[in-house]
Amino acid sequence: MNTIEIQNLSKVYPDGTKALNNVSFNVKPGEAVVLLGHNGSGKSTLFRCITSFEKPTEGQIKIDGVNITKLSKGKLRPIRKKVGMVFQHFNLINNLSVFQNVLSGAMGKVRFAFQTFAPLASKELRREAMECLERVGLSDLAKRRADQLSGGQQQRVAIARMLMQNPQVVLADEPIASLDPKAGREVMDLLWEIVRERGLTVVCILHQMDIAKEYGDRIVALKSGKVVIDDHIHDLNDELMASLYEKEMVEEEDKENIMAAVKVGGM
Ligand SMILES: Nc1ncnc2c1ncn2[C@@H]1O[C@H](COP(=O)(O)OP(=O)(O)OP(=O)(O)O)[C@@H](O)[C@H]1O
Repeated sequence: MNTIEIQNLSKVYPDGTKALNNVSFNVKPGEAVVLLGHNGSGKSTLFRCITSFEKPTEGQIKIDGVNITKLSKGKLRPIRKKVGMVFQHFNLINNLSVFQNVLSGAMGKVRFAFQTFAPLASKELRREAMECLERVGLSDLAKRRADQLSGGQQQRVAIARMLMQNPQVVLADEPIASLDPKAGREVMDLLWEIVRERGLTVVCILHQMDIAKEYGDRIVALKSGKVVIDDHIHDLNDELMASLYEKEMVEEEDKENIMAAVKVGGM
């Protein structure tokens, strides 16, 4: 299964900001959907709703047919186990080893958290963690502290940690936004190789349109909290795509003009 169904989702924050407005789209098993939109369009709010860090005001999110919006923490746990996450800032534990970070991905598989602590973890889990590290090409660095790796390497460790979870669904929030273009591409290639070989369902927030077109099966784009594009990669309308970031470009120009005026004014 591994479907994600978003139905009529709206989110109004307590201060009245309407971040999502009747958002609906489905992600089929094994499909990779890239979520695009300019700053403030609602991508992170949607991501936080899908990952249950935020409760929507209205609507449903179904993962594998289960509506997660109304579930208690206990009932959410088995669903969360199926969902692997990759974040912009890697979210590793910096002062622990690469190996320990990967092992911590097995948290959902054990009864007590201490069973993922390297000296106490089972032989089987330790072997799995090494295999995950091998898959991302970092087994040589298993003993290194996480904060002594490059950004690209840290993101690969985060991917290995996610693999340790055996997820069926991957949610990635700007996974390459903190990386230089070369490292970013390497991480996208690796992540996509892995999700394709395992047939995982993906929702990935990206900012770069060219990368989105290259990797996604479908693009869903938000503008002011509404879905304005939901098209297969081969059916994209270039004009509509270009209009997505118009506001951002105008805002950037406005900022530059203001800065220039401030300089001329000698402030
Ligand atoms: N906790 C919050 N309380 C009130 N308003 C919020 C909150 N979080 C986000 N918003 C607002 O909701 C809207 C959508 O924000 P969101 O962060 O989801 O957009 P985004 O597309 O992820 O932007 P970015 O690309 O800059 O991360 C924005 O107007 C934002 O200011």
